[in-house]
Amino acid sequence: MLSIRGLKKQFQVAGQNIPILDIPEWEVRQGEKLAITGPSGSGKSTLLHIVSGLMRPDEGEVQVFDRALQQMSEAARDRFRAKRIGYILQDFHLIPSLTARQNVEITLPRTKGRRERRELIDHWFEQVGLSDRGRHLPSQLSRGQQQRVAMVRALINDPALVLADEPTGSLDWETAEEVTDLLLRLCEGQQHTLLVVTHDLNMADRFPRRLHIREINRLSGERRRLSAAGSGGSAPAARKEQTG
Ligand SMILES: Nc1ncnc2c1ncn2[C@@H]1O[C@H](COP(=O)(O)OP(=O)(O)OP(=O)(O)O)[C@@H](O)[C@H]1O
Repeated sequence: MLSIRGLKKQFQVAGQNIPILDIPEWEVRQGEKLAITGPSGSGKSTLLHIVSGLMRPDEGEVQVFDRALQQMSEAARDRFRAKRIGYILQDFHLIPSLTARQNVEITLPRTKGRRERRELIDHWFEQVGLSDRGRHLPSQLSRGQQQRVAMVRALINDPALVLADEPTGSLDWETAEEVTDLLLRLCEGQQHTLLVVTHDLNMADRFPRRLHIREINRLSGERRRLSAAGSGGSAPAARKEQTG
C-alpha cells in the first residue's frame, strides 16, 4: 500500500546541502502497524511529511495505494490526503477557539447530514472516553485529552493510512501508555496501516513490528559518524543527533 523507490531528500542550511534521506526501496503492506524508531535528527519526521505528501522529495517516487504522490497536482494531493490519510502530531494542533467537537466536526465531509455528523462524533467521543468533554475548549482539556481529540480527528474519516509523529512525546509516562493503548485499540482489526514515529521504546515495544530508520535510510549511520567527527551537518542536526 506504501511503496518508496529511490527517495532522496536534502535540506539547504547556510548555503550547504545537508542530505537527510536516501531510501533505495521500502514497502509497507496494508494493515501493518509499524513503530519507526531512530535517533533525533535521523529524518523520521521528514519521512512522514513526504509520505503524507506535505513535503516533496528531491528525487524518487512515493506511491500510496498505487497513486504516485509526485504526479498529482497540489490540490489533488490535498484532497487525497484529506480522504485517505490521518495525521496525528505531537502537539495536537487543535484550533484553540473551537470546542473539542467542533475541532473534529470541521474535518467531516459536508455530504454527511447534521444528524449523521452528530452521531458519528458521539460514537467516537465515547470510544475515547470524552463523552462529557465535547463542549470544552482545548485549553480546558488535559494534554492527554487533547491528544485523544486529535486522534479522533485523524481517524473519524476512516483513513486507510494513519501517520503519527511522536504522539506521546509531550505526555507523561502514564498518559503516554493510555494514549498508546487507545491508538492501537482504535486501529486494531481495522485495515488501517499505521506508521508511528517514536522515541518512546515502551510505545514501540507494543507494536507488532518495529523498524529502526537505519534499516531503510542509507544516510542515518553515515550522518551520525559525520556528526561525531564534527565534520558535517547543520548545527541543529548535529545537536539533535547527539541527543538521540
Ligand atoms: N525545513 C528544514 N530545513 C533545514 N533542515 C531541516 C528542515 N527540516 C528538518 N531539517 C533537518 O533535517 C534533519 C532531520 O529532521 P527530522 O525532524 O526529520 O528528524 P527526526 O528523526 O524526526 O528527529 P526528532 O526525533 O528529533 O524529531 C535534522 O537535522 C533537521 O535539523
